[in-house]
Amino acid sequence: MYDLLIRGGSLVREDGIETADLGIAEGRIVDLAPELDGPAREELDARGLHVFPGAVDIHVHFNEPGRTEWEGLSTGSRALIAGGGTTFADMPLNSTPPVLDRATFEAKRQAAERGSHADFALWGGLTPRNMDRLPELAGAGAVGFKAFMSHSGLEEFESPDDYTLYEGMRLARELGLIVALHAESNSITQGLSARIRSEGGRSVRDYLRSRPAIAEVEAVSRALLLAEETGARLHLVHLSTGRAVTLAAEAKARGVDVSLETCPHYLCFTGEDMERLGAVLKCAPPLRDAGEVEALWTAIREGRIDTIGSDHSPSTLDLKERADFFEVWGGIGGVQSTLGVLLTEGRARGLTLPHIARLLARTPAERFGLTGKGRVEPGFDADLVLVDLDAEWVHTAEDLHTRWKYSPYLGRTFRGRVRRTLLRGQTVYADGPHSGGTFPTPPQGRFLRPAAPTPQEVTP
Ligand SMILES: NC(=O)N[C@H]1NC(=O)NC1=O
Ligand SMILES: [Zn+2]
Ligand SMILES: [Zn+2]
Repeated sequence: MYDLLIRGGSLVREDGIETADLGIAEGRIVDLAPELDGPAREELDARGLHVFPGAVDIHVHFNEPGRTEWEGLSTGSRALIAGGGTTFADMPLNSTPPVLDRATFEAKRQAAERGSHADFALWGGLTPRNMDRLPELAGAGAVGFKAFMSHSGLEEFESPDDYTLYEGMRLARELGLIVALHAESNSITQGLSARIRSEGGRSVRDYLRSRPAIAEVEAVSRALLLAEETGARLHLVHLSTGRAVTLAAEAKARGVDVSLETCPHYLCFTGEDMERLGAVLKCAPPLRDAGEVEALWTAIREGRIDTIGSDHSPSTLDLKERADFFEVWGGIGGVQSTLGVLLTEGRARGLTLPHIARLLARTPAERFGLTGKGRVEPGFDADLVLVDLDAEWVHTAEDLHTRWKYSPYLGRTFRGRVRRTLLRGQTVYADGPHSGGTFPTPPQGRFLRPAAPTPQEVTP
């Protein structure tokens, strides 16, 4: 007896698309075959729809507790699910207090167990203040340690200097956990910002000049050296330049344990768009030119980029409405759009559906030890997204489930629409005119503790 039988969907599997039935029991996929007999408590007709593994967004800022007015675990996870995600990993900032020890970790875990509609893992922070707390964060179940090589934008989350980063990586290696880095040079970005501001620079163009590509390239090369030296597992978040990707891919080829992430906004928008649209597109590293956008797409197509995270990091409107662009909060509202961007822009550039599923689900799940997530296969959690690939739609504010109804993707035409999202076999989102009301109460999200890396992932 299955709890659920999903009939006739086009399953997005590693080797291609296969039309088959899925038998689900106790939250897991237990059978997959061209035709299953049942019986089942419930059946779902998925003919004409593609069945993707639920996306695993390893990079979000839902900001709870402490800055729930910017976003929250409930609103953020609803948006994730409406966009085809089923698991996220929340960054240790901009929630406040930031997650720097066991107590702050447990506080966020409790908030997420109450409020999250998706399964979740949690990052701990690596700052000069909490080096002695990394072991207890690992014990509490942190998915890894996040550090900023440039100013984080928040006083309470300080960036480590090279010494702290070196020691932090050595410790993370001992603990078996990944270090995720925001890689921009503090000294280059701070130095340029100070000079440009002293000359009266306040515009979008001035902001872009204050964070040039070399700031990323230099920090990435330093991070790779430190990872190579310490043997730490490294995850480079939000890479924005082809040069940084090349450096990291070369390091990986010679054995450095590094994974590469980029974000949808670096694949959709340029610095000129930032000048045109303003605050809704402010982010760090900043948007680049059209050449960099295509360099990132090429790197994705050629398999040099491992994962795509949203880096969803919105704020209240007043922090977005500043005349001085340097004072505008930097962070994009994009958690709901990642799959849509890949299905639209990625497919237009020749990405296959299995490749999209790998970037958004399988690879992040495997890299971060989220066992049972990320694949449409027997034995895996029934975290599934039913997509109508032919549906064309224009994104409006009414579609958004985020706390603030702004997004740089509003007005854009997407191809491929999420019709239904299942978390461990339960429908947690259904598309429709009243889709705002379909989220289950209480929220179903569960905490995920990372599994230890498999032997072949452990560097000697
Ligand atoms: N603190 C925070 O969320 N910062 C993020 N925002 C952004 O644009 N880049 C980031 O690193
Ligand atoms: Zn960052
Ligand atoms: Zn971030």
